[in-house]
Amino acid sequence: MLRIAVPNKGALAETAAEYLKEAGYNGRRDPKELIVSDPKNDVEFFYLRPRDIATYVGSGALDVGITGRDLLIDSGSDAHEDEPLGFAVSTFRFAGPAGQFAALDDLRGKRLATSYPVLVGGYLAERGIDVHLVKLDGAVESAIRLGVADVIADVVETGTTLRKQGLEIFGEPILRSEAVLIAGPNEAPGLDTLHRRLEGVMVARRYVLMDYDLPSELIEQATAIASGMESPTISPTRDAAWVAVRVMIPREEINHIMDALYELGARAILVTPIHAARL
Ligand SMILES: Nc1ncnc2c1ncn2[C@@H]1O[C@H](COP(=O)(O)OP(=O)(O)OP(=O)(O)O)[C@@H](O)[C@H]1O
Ligand SMILES: O=P(O)(O)OC[C@H]1O[C@H](OP(=O)(O)OP(=O)(O)O)[C@H](O)[C@@H]1O
Ligand SMILES: [Mg+2]
Repeated sequence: MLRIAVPNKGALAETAAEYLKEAGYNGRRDPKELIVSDPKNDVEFFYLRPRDIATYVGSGALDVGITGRDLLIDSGSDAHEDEPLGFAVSTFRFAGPAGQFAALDDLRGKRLATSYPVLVGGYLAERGIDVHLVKLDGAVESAIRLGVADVIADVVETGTTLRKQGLEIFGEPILRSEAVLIAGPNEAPGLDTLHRRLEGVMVARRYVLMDYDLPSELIEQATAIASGMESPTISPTRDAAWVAVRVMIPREEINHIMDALYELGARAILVTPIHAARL
C-alpha cells in the first residue's frame, strides 16, 4: 500500500485535494480526519502540516507526498522532487523598504526575517553573505515595520502583501516554487501510477478538445494554427470537399485559435473539456 502525505491546511491543501479527487482517489469527508484509506487504489492518505511533509517522506515513514518546492528545500530532508504539479506557483524573494536595498551585498550584517531559514541561509552561504537570520512563523512582511528585522525573504505571488507594507523586491529570485510530488529514499511501488494520474489531471486541466469542419485544401494552414500534442486527427465527412478535425489545444488559447480558424474558413468549431487523460 502506497502511503501518501497530503497537506491538511494552508495554501496547498484545497488544490491538492482537488487534484487527488480528479485522479480518482478517495478524499476526506471531514476536515478533522487525519488518515483516509483507499483500498481500491491501494493507497493510504495522511493529512499533515505542509511544512512537516518532507520530513515524513525523507525519513521513509511515508512513501510520497505533496508539498511546496520551497518547503522541501527548507526541510533539509532526504526527500526528492518527483514531479512539478503546476499550482501554488510563486517566487521566493528578498524585499526591503523602497529604495534601501539594491543588491545582495547590501544584505551583509543585516537582520533578515524569514520563515524559511534553511532555504535562505543556504542561498546566502553559497554566495558568502553573512546576515543575522530572524526566524518567524508567518506574516513576515510586518517584521521590518515592527523593528525586528531590516530586510525579509518570503513567498511572493501577486506582490500585494509586500506593496501594502511599502516593501520592494530586489536581487534575483531565490527560487521559483510550486507544489511538487516528492518521494523518499526507498522504492515506492505505486508511485508511477500516482505520478501518471497526476500528470493526467494536469493535462485535463490545461487542455481542451477542439473539433471543427474544414475545406480539405486548408489542412496545412489549419495545422499551422493548432498543431495538437502530436498531430491533429483528420476524418473524412460525407462531403468529400470537407474534413472533420480534432485537436487538443491549451485552454488559454481557445478564443485566439477559434478566431484564427474561423477566419481561415473552418466552421462548426466546438470546444469540449477533457475529464481525464493519459498521454
Ligand atoms: N500566496 C501564495 N501563492 C502561491 N503559493 C503560496 C502562497 N502562499 C503560500 N504558498 C505556498 O504554500 C506553501 C506553504 O504552505 P502553508 O500551508 O504554509 O501555506 P500558508 O497558506 O502560508 O499556511 P499558513 O500560513 O496557514 O501556515 C509553500 O509552498 C508556499 O510557496
Ligand atoms: O504576493 P502575494 O499575492 O501577496 O502572496 C504572498 C503572501 O501569501 C502568503 O502569505 P499567507 O497568507 O500564507 O500568510 P503567512 O505569511 O502568515 O504564511 C505568503 O507568505 C506571502 O505573505
Ligand atoms: Mg503562509
